[in-house]
Amino acid sequence: MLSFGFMRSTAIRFSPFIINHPSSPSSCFSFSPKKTIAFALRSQMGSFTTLSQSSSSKLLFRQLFEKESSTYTYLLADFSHPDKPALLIDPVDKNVDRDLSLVRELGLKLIYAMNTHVHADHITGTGLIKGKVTGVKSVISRASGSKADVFVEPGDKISFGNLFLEVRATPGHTAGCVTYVTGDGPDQPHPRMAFTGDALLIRGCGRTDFQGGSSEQLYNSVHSQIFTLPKETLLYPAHDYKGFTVTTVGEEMVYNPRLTKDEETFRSIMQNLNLAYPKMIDVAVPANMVCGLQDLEPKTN
Ligand SMILES: N[C@@H](CCC(=O)N[C@@H](CSS)C(=O)NCC(=O)O)C(=O)O
Repeated sequence: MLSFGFMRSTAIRFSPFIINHPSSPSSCFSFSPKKTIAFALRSQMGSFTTLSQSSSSKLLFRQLFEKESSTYTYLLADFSHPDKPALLIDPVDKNVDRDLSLVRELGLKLIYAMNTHVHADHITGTGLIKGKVTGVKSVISRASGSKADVFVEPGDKISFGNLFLEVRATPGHTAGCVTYVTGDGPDQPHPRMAFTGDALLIRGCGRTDFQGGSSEQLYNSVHSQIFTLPKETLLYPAHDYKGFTVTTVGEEMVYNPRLTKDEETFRSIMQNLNLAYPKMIDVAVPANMVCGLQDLEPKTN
């Protein structure tokens, strides 16, 4: 098991917060605070977030959207730590400037730019971010076969301040897909939050028809690594095509139209999706195998 600068504090507990996404007002939800001081922040991309903080709060969380590929990027930071260490999950090249200006505006110190997998529909922003912010490390699973500064494996912990993410292998959409789950413990966010990449989408799942995909793997990894999390765990996918923003383990175990079926039915559903290949696949996959820095790679001929 690998742990990156892992530290724990038992004195500080996660606080409740309220998120309101502009594309889906109905997705506004809250965690009942014990003792809250509410304040509001308006970010420059037009999304409005209200954050209620208690004296024990620490996680800053933002869900950011890239509309061409319907990709979600997630910003997480330990806001109680003096350095405000932060990480981005699944940044998109086109929105790197937006995301970094938010990081700057909030006074965060970005330490990791991470991917859940090698994306086929857009180019990752991790390479661009590394070129713009000194000291940021790119992170991806070792099983992805992609280049990065840090390769994670199942069971690894990625620390940012006193918070951490746990790595779970969720292959099937691609062989190297992982889900990043907030830590388990009294000083970690409650409910837990899982960033599922394309393994589990809201009322759906990632396709399994290219890049080493396998419906058998997807079915088994979601059931063993995501559906075993507490039912209230919040699930945040890398994409949504219908305007949804978040779901829970309990909700998907009941309402997911694919993953609630038996394995044979699931396989048949996946074989008959008949989705067109992502428009950018031929550009995106080679670029993402080198962290989105394809133009800087030395040419071999
Ligand atoms: N039309 C889009 C690609 C849409 C697509 O294939 N999405 C993937 C995730 S991105 S590789 C997927 O797994 N979809 C599952 C589903 O059920 O929609 C494009 O051209 O980029």
